[in-house]
Amino acid sequence: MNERVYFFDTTLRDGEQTPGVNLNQEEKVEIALRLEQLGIDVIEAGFAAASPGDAAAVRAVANAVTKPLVVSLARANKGDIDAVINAFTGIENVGIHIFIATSPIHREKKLFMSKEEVIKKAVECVSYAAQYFKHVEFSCEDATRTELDFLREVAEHVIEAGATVLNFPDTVGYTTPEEYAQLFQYILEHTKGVENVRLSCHCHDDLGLAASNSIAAIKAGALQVEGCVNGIGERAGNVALEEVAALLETRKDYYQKETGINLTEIAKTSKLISRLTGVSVPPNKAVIGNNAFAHSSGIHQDGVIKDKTTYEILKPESVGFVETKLVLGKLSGRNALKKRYEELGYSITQEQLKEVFTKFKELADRKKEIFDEDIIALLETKTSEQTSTYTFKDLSLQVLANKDYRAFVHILKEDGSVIEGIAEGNGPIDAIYKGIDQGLNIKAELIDYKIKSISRGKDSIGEVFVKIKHEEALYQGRAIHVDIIFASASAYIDAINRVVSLQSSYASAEIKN
Ligand SMILES: CC(=O)SCCNC(=O)CCNC(=O)[C@H](O)C(C)(C)COP(=O)(O)OP(=O)(O)OC[C@H]1O[C@@H](n2cnc3c(N)ncnc32)[C@H](O)[C@@H]1OP(=O)(O)O
Ligand SMILES: CC(C)C(=O)C(=O)O
Repeated sequence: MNERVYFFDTTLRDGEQTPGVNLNQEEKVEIALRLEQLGIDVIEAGFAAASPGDAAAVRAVANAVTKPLVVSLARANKGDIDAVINAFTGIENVGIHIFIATSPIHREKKLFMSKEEVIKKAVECVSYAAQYFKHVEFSCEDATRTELDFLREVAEHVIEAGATVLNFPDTVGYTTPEEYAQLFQYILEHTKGVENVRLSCHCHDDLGLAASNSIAAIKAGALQVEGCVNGIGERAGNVALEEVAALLETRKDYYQKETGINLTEIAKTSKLISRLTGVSVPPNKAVIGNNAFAHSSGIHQDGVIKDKTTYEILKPESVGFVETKLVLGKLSGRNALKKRYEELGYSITQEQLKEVFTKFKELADRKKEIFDEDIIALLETKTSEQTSTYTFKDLSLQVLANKDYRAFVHILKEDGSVIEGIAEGNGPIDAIYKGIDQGLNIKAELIDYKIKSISRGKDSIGEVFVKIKHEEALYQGRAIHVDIIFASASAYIDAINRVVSLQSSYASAEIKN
């Protein structure tokens, strides 16, 4: 039978210590209710002595949830403990979390207390709190910079005084996985009465080791893990609880632990906390980042299309995400492009795919992200260009002294020759269109010109529609490109191609007649 690891969430206390975060009572209750859905065992709702508002919020959270135990933090002094007793008066399923620093640095430089004084204070406070609460957690703040034998001594005293959970926080994110595991092994092997308490780990991420340290503690015998959803918290934050939960589930083969966490609630919980705290989740964040289940390179996309397990160790839906994302971009391959077309309802042949893929790569070189609208436009443009007599090649523009423009336009003819048109106009588009007329020796009147962006972002594709009049008949043209000048010239040439194609069909009809 696998051992059960308890999840202690301190998003509402240590998470609120994130610079700039301030949660009001309603927000705390909303988060707590979501943490309950997530399957959190213990919710640290705040620090009752910090302010009357926090005391009221701690009480409101305890009244709102039914399953999790709710605790409030307190320093090792009677005033802080009384604030917790008052906040929880008349409420069941609540507890207290008392802490005092044990490390020489904190004893000497912050508390100005000797080892004996620290122990005396800890014992007095735990005994007092144990008269009011069945659940008394005691934390040795800065445990990882504390002498091991002093930690053991403190532990034995507070166990005797009535503590039910003993926490050894890595308050400043200083420890390493090996060292943290040794701390727990030492306490488990040498502390009198340790079998009567639950050992807990609490890690900060100052050196990026919060998850590794927490999991090392669990492997060494800690049965409770403390942290915050999204890894928020003081300085570099606390361990992200969703990472520990996903790790214990994904590697159950190795860790052999059970948890009460409903993994499918993770995405919802993370989003709510991000919204209410205003702390956004980095896209590359493990488990919950927007890119956690997004694949952007051709070889990975091909593997995922064939079988998701090639590049996914976690199913996105198992942590509440909707689906795996294949992000199309310059590193994508044909298989991913074809799959996206199929998902969008287009069935394309290998031949079509080959042609559109070249255009896709050209576009991807110019654009950061390719959206569905872009690839649909690529496919549709391909079809219209198949009948082209003329194709826009390139152009250059000069601004003249009188602010008019001069355009040099190069047009590719079906037979491979290049035609140059030069003209001046009172704006870039006017000059380009006159240059095209001049080069192709055609007289057309621009009746309408519309431009719109097809997808999102500054590098979005522009789509240009033109309507021209030639010998009393109207023709329309359309083109897309990330460069709107390019799209404008191509759309005009598209309309002229329709003039030419109509003229040549008249000519062949006349020959037949
Ligand atoms: C590792 C952690 O995350 S611990 C939790 C940190 N969270 C917070 O501090 C948020 C809430 N804090 C607050 O609102 C305020 O700091 C209060 C209300 C608790 C205390 O405010 P003040 O009385 O003005 O004290 P202040 O914050 O300036 O200094 C802290 C005092 O507590 C003492 N202290 C610190 N930790 C403890 C402890 N565990 N047990 C007893 N005393 C402690 C300090 O030595 C200092 O005492 P001093 O005033 O005699 O020098
Ligand atoms: C109060 C304790 C548990 C704490 O937050 C820390 O040491 O980081």
